[in-house]
Amino acid sequence: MAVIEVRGLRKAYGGRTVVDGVDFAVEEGEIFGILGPNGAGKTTTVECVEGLRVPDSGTVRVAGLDPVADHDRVTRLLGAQLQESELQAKLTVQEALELYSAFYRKPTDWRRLALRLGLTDSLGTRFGKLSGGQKQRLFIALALVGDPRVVVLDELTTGLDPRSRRDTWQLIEEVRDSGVTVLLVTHFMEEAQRLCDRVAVIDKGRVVALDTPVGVIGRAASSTVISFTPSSPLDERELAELPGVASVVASVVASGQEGADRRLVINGTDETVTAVLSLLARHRITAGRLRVVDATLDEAFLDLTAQEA
Ligand SMILES: Nc1ncnc2c1ncn2[C@@H]1O[C@H](COP(=O)(O)OP(=O)(O)OP(=O)(O)O)[C@@H](O)[C@H]1O
Repeated sequence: MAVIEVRGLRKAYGGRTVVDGVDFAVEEGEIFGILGPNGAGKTTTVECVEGLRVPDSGTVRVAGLDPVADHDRVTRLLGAQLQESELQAKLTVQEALELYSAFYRKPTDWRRLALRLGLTDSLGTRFGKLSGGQKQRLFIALALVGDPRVVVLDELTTGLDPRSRRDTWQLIEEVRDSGVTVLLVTHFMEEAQRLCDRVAVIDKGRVVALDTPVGVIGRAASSTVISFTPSSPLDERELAELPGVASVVASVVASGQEGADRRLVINGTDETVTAVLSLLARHRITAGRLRVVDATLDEAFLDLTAQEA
């Protein structure tokens, strides 16, 4: 069942459209990612879901409710991560948890939440003295204190070191495993690939891909990268005409005894791999240091968001 439904969402600021007909639905129990370059309209979209912005047109539903018209009920269902500047530096972790619990009619037990999120030892620490990772734990705790069905996390791991980022990913997985649906806005492809069940890639206010991370990679022009050093010269135009080829790039690498080696890098699909290998066999050329790797979500993202540039 879809717990969040966004249909034909549009929003303009001062006559400039920044969200231009966005459609997606988030199923209960998913980690759903919203990806996109800076200024793509991600935050505006999730703020419409949270009821913090009023759409110009289109519909947004959270568990069947309108986040603007039914704001109070939606606030009880939906936990949103706070921005750092919204907490006072002098507030302790315990005070913050107690304060935010008081906003809800049926808050969850904050002590259990603190234990689950590894905050018990820092209950007496002031917000201003917490490390980046501890602050993020606290933001997750505050988003969960109202016992929500859905939690919205916007750029949660920005600024964290790789260790804290991985710890935060584990926490997000635990939140989902406890039955909460997660809507995650992120710039990090690795994060989306690792955590999200499905992602919507937004570019210039429109959804350019909506699929599982693996599906998005497969949908991009090149899902496979093939590289090798041919044993004798090979016509790049012949390679460019093979099925599924998105690009062929030749570069001169370290020179051996017989002069410079040309390394060829071909972006294509699974089909391209077979075609390249048969072409090489026909010309009796061997492929030195042959590598075939799957493109990452990073490459797919660049591909998808470059198409309209
Ligand atoms: N209140 C506002 N008034 C005017 N313009 C705004 C307002 N909020 C956002 N914008 C503009 O709308 C566009 C989309 O912003 P938004 O924050 O939704 O994008 P984003 O995808 O979340 O970007 P980022 O990844 O940089 O946070 C940007 O060009 C931004 O400058």
